[in-house]
Amino acid sequence: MATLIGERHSQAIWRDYLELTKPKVVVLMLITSLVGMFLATRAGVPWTVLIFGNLGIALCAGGAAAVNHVVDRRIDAVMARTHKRPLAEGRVSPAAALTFALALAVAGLALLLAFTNPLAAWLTLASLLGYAVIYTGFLKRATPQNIVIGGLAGAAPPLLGWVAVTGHVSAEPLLLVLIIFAWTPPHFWALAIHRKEEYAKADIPMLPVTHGEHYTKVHILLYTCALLAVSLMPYVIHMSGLLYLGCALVLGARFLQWAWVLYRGSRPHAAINTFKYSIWYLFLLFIALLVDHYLLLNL
Ligand code: HEM
Ligand SMILES: CC(C)=CCC/C(C)=C/CC/C(C)=C/COP(=O)(O)OP(=O)(O)O
Repeated sequence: MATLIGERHSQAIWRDYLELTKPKVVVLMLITSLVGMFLATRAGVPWTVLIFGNLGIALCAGGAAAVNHVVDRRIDAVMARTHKRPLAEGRVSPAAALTFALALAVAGLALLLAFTNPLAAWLTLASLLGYAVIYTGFLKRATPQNIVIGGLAGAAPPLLGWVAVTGHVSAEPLLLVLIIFAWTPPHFWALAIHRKEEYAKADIPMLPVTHGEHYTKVHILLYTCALLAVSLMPYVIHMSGLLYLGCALVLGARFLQWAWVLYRGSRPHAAINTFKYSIWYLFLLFIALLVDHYLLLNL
């Protein structure tokens, strides 16, 4: 009986630490870094870079997410969406979470230095600090443009993957970063409209709180148009072929339709549905990039 209770307890602790790393967000980031790696080369990606490079990026992203839980623990406790988080409820102490974050970041950087190259490691460190320190520590409470500027850190993984393989920055991965950069505002502001009251209660200056829902919906629409245009660029610069172009058009048209529905206020739950669609959009767009890449190679 005592061992059974002990096992449940250790499972609960394990789950709390996993939650600190925002695992679902990191998995989608890993898909984008994997695509960055595969698109970087016509030959195969060395398996050490594939495994340890992505593991390194994931550990650093998870470490940054754990710092976010520490810094935001008081506002997380105020919002319904986040009040059950391990630090908000006091199940994990700030000191333990920071130690965990530091261990993840050090392990991640060590893997990147050992199995990829210094540039990949330093760019990953810059993304980590961009999210954990610049966005979480300053921008989030300072300006409604917080997620636009902070979005750069979350958009970095395709570049990190590319650089892990090649050792240098080039135009193609920057285009992939630009796609995620343009995607972040519709992704987040749709959720922020849905959760507007909570952000107001926590005194966080998210765009729907500071400038109202109408203004935010107009900006979601504008960024979605920009996203659709930017998402066609891989075809324009001959980085991707017709399969990708077709997918980008179909996926982008659907995103634009959701943004329009949200703007018009013609359907209930449009904000949360736009948010959910944004995640499917990014996932499918990057899968399309990958499939297209291998089709082009085999033609
Ligand atoms: C500064 C940029 C970003 C902001 C402010 C942001 C914000 C958020 C927020 C607040 C949630 C939580 C929704 C919830 O708990 O119900 C969320 C969920 C999510 N985000 Fe983002 N996000 C950003 C960038 C990204 C990036 C770059 C990716 C992946 C490439 C991503 C992928 C996801 C995924 C997969 C979820 C769903 C997680 C779940 O269901 O637990 N986000 N985002
Ligand atoms: C090394 C590397 C690639 C770093 C990127 C790190 C990373 C996990 C970025 C995630 C972006 C994100 C989920 C922002 C939401 O934070 P929030 O505090 O506004 O949302 P919350 O209220 O759900 O915590």
